[in-house]
Amino acid sequence: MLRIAVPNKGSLSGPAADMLHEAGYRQRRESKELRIVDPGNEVEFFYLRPRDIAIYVSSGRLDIGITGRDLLVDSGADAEEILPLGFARSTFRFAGKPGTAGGVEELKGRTVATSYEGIVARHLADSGVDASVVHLDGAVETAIELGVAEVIADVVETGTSLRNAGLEVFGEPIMKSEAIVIRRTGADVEEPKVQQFLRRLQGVLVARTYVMMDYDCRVEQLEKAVALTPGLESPTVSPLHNEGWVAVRAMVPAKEAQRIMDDLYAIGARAILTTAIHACRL
Ligand SMILES: Nc1ncnc2c1ncn2[C@@H]1O[C@H](COP(=O)(O)OP(=O)(O)OP(=O)(O)O)[C@@H](O)[C@H]1O
Ligand SMILES: O=P(O)(O)OC[C@H]1O[C@H](OP(=O)(O)OP(=O)(O)O)[C@H](O)[C@@H]1O
Ligand SMILES: [Mg+2]
Repeated sequence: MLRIAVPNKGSLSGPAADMLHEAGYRQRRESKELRIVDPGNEVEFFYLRPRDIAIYVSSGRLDIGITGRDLLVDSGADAEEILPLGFARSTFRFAGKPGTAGGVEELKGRTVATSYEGIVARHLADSGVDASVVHLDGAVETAIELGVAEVIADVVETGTSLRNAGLEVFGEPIMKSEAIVIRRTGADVEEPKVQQFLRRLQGVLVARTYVMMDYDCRVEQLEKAVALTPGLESPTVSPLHNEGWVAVRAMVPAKEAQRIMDDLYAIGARAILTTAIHACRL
């Protein structure tokens, strides 16, 4: 049975459960459940604090975990990223009152408040800057107003929390994060059960990013049309009862679907349809 750690709270928890559900796995019905077995898929899910997941996975007691890249790096645990999942995207940045500093090199002798002490301490050391780090559990934006630190380092998504606290980011982003799948460093990722789990999640990612496009076009326009919809490998082309016409079917990136439909229409394609893909194995 594959043992998988899933975030039980916070920004990662809802989207992770949604993705697992879309991938055909049983998920817990209520937030108090700490573990559930999905016997049909031979998987057991453990609902753990996002911050602890890398530690459990690095111990080898759990085979796989879903966590944030920033949390993995912060933990320093012996686990590695094996698949990025595309949700809970954020950057990790320094911020302060306007004019506080222009970059990390100006932080010598100053105090930085953060919930991600591991990332910050390493970044300061790599930059050769000697500054103090104060660990806070959350809501670190308030630390400046209350005089606990001059600078914070925190997760930034829309920037709303910083704006509301009258703070501005400065310097280069320290890191970019998103939800990821992790495995103990050096553990075999080729193991069939692990590969099957990854293929299911990849199927969800593809189904979310692509749509299926169908259209009819004249044989003379086929090469131009296929150049617009090359598909992942090659489009399917079938004859139509009407001589001189063919039907084409190909996957296209969902974000480009409307533009591609306009371009196909412009070269004479008709009956252009897009449909959602619910699941796939490439
Ligand atoms: N506003 C946000 N947008 C996107 N990702 C976020 C956001 N806030 C936190 N994250 C990501 O969520 C993970 C942290 O999860 P965690 O549950 O510890 O914090 P949280 O989402 O802030 O929840 P909590 O309410 O417990 O503080 C990190 O990978 C972080 O990058
Ligand atoms: O750039 P934004 O879109 O505002 O998002 C970033 C904020 O979201 C998270 O805070 P959360 O609400 O989880 O509170 P916390 O600080 O207590 O973790 C994070 O710690 C930032 O404060
Ligand atoms: Mg938070």
